[in-house]
Amino acid sequence: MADQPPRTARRAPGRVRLRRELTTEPGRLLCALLLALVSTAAALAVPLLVQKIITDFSAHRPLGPDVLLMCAATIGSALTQALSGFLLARIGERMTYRLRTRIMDHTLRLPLPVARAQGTGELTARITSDALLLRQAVEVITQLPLATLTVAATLLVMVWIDWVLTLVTVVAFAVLTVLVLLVVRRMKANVNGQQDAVGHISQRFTANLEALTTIKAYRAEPMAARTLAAAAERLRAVSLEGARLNALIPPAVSLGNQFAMIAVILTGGARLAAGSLDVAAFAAFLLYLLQTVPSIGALATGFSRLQASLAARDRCSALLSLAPESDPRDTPRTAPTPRPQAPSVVFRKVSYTHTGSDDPALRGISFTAARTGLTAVVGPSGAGKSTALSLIDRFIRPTSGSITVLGHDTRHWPLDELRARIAYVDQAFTLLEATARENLQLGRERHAGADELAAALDAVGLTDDITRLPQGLDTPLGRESDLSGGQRQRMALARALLSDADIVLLDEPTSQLDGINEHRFRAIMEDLAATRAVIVVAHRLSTVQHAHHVIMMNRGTVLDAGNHPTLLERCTPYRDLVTSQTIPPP
Ligand SMILES: Nc1ncnc2c1ncn2[C@@H]1O[C@H](COP(=O)(O)OP(=O)(O)OP(=O)(O)O)[C@@H](O)[C@H]1O
Repeated sequence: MADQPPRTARRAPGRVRLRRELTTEPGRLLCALLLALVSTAAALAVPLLVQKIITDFSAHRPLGPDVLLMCAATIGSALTQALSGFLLARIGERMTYRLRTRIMDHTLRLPLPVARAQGTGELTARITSDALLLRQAVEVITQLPLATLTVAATLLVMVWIDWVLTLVTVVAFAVLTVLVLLVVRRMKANVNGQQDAVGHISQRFTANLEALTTIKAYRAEPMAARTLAAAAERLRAVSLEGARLNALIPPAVSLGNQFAMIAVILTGGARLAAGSLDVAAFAAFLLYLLQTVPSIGALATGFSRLQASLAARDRCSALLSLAPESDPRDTPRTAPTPRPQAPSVVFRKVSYTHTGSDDPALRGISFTAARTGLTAVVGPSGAGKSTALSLIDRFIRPTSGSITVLGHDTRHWPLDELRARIAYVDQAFTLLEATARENLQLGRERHAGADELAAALDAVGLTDDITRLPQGLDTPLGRESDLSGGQRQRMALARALLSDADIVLLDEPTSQLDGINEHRFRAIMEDLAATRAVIVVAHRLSTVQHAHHVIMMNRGTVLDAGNHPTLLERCTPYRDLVTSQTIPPP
């Protein structure tokens, strides 16, 4: 299986194909349809049996068997309807599960800038409200043909009873159809608007929750509440328009039905008086007419619900059509072997402009980081240091130029393989909502033994902190139990220590460490740098003094590179940066 594409090399799943989704369980679907058909047929038999009972009653014939048959048909219809409904619900739930997992899986594989541009709330709306709207397509898509079949079958029986009354009924229903179609046409645009507004409010709400500390600290609750209320107002207005359209459907259906009823009663009355229609047939006809009412209603609401499902399908399709970050069309299938003598990372004339920005964050930068040892990237805020680090892990791709990792262009590495070679500690020292043990072992192919975990925790000085957690290493982190900023930072370092990566990227790793831990951190870096390449972005120059190689950046360019003493001597901006720090030059 060596020529199989790697796990992350996959194309965008593409459009949601409702028909294919609905027919993934053909046996169960057929069973549900057959049961629904039996239920409909049993319900259709009831008026005919009533007609027969009335005729037998008038002729003083025994009623027993027909009454029993009528009871059996009524109960059988109800039971088969319930069973069919359950089977359809099961199909619907499975379809929703598949869609949700596909959407979540695809979202996790989107390029970072694309996922960020979509927004957390918007993306969440796809697996919540949109998935629910899509789920109702299962009922609708079976409800529509069944309702059509019921109406058609009923009309046929009605023709058989009396074709004149049937003609009157069809004309009345035609009026109803025109009314309903007029409403349904406007439905889809409205549902799209509603779902956009749902996405917008989720997005706003999530963003505000993420910034809750800042909101509270600056007493910005009223301002945040106002922006949220504006989003809620937008949703209210568009939902109200939808409710207005929806509210038109039942009266349209009832108007059409009443129109049919009046027309049939008048025509039937006249034909009864003329003797061209008997009472039993007229009663049966009226029962059939009454029986079509729910089916006609189901047809009308079914069409409007279908519009909602189609709108949700389009929104999910749009997300699923976004290209994943690792596309088989531009991702190699086999991992290259690292070149033994090659540097860990080489940037050659690399430029990068963030999406939506006109100003390049990197302007043709070139630098080399050795295969082992500590490389520090320094420079004022906004120099492009984090952007450079993101390019190494291929979170983003250069606009021009090339980046080589372990002797091979990053484009020639399958993404999984590339990232397996790199440990990345971000500025937020992110921990997943998982246990401390799982957090420590993130990205490892094999589980770390107890000794390895203990050694890593000891190295970063976290042994006591983790022991104090309610369930030690097995404490779930993120909600009730959490760690301080500095502890998180050290967890992220322990994770890097435990990884098998050849390259360790650290973005501002000392910002939340106290003096003791900062000292400990330098020891860890030296330890790591003995066998691996450590590339560290740092504002604190206490770290940088011990680096083997320092890259000085400013405004998206590399101003100079060399060791600390050399740069101190020849690079004025570097000297200024050093003298602005509390750490004195050696
Ligand atoms: N997602 C983004 N979209 C648009 N522009 C961005 C984005 N991220 C960064 N930038 C811009 O790119 C430039 C480089 O940013 P970068 O974060 O790489 O700088 P830095 O040197 O790491 O800064 P700091 O030390 O403050 O973290 C900045 O001008 C910044 O405004």
